[in-house]
Amino acid sequence: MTQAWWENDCLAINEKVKTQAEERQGMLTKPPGSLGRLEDVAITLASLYGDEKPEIKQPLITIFAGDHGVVAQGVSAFPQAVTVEMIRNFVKGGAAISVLAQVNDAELKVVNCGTAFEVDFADDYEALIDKQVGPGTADLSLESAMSAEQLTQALSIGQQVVEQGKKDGIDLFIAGEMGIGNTTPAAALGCAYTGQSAAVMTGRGTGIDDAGLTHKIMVIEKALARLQLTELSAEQILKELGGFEIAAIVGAYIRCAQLGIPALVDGFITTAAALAACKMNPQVHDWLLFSHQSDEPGHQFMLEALEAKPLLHLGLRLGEGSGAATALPLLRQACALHNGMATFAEAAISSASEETAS
Ligand SMILES: Cc1cc2ncn([C@H]3O[C@H](COP(=O)(O)O)[C@@H](O)[C@H]3O)c2cc1C
Ligand SMILES: O=C(O)c1cccnc1
Repeated sequence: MTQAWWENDCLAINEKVKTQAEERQGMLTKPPGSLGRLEDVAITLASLYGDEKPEIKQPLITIFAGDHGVVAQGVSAFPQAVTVEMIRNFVKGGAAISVLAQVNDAELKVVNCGTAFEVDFADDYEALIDKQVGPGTADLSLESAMSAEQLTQALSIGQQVVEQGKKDGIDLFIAGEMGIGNTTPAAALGCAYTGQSAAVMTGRGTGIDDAGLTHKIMVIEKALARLQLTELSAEQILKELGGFEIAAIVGAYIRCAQLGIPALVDGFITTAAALAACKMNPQVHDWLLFSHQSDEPGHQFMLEALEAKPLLHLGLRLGEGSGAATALPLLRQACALHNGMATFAEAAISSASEETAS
């Protein structure tokens, strides 16, 4: 059997440049380690770019949108129509991520991966890409969320977006998502990939009440109970419990790692996609940076499973790529410090004395 594209090797990180970047951090005019995580970020980016002086010049933010059959179970505080309504808001500039993309000088694209209501493309927005796989997934609490063909199609949406990005010269990829109900498939995937219970992994999403939360946990338990998880591959789990936009993000993360583009992961839903991507191709992990910890309580368990230490913890629980976009200036500042600070020798500053330096 031939290997699927997502199983192909990812680019190796540049260990030589990593060592050089570590050495440079030790020479800059500051006590060693005093810039904390910013030092790690610069070293990581240097090793990924293979460039001792890393820089983020052309970030791309892509929102993947999709609808979910499971909303029929009453798992969201908002109606399904909001998915398509928000697509319009993204391209018109009114959404949180639209503002964050602009203030961070990042390109924003929106991809419709499969929505239940018609997206009006009459305005011919350049940023809007139509890749409708179907009018939303099937209800994952009752049956497979998607067919094997739909999974392949959805994965290839992300693959194609990243390949186009590579041609355009992007050097950082941020995936955002929009899909009413998508904290339910994300939590279900989180359970399946980490082994945590639905009670631990499930949160309020857009703001359901206590009764809604109890019901949402039950819906996810029902979805998990219809599967023999130990007998399923990572991609079969994604097909059973995922969403079109989630699978597209999985495809995007994998292709980023294969093409050597770092991806900055956002919140709960994109981290579920990151988990799937790492299960389907473990080499992807090196290319993922984690921006923030969402207030959706299950997020920390997904992050732990990925051994990820996110940069920020701001109480965000929006998605759309908003947490990743908020962390982008930190990445840029980490690079600027790494590249622009003087070394002890350049600034003629005495370094730590032999006796006291540890
Ligand atoms: C106006 C609005 C904008 C959003 N932007 C992101 N989400 C977020 O909320 C949804 C997931 O939560 P749940 O599973 O509870 O439906 C996703 O669309 C996610 O991106 C939004 C939700 C709403 C209502
Ligand atoms: O963290 C997220 O991505 C998130 C949390 C709640 C609702 N939508 C998205």
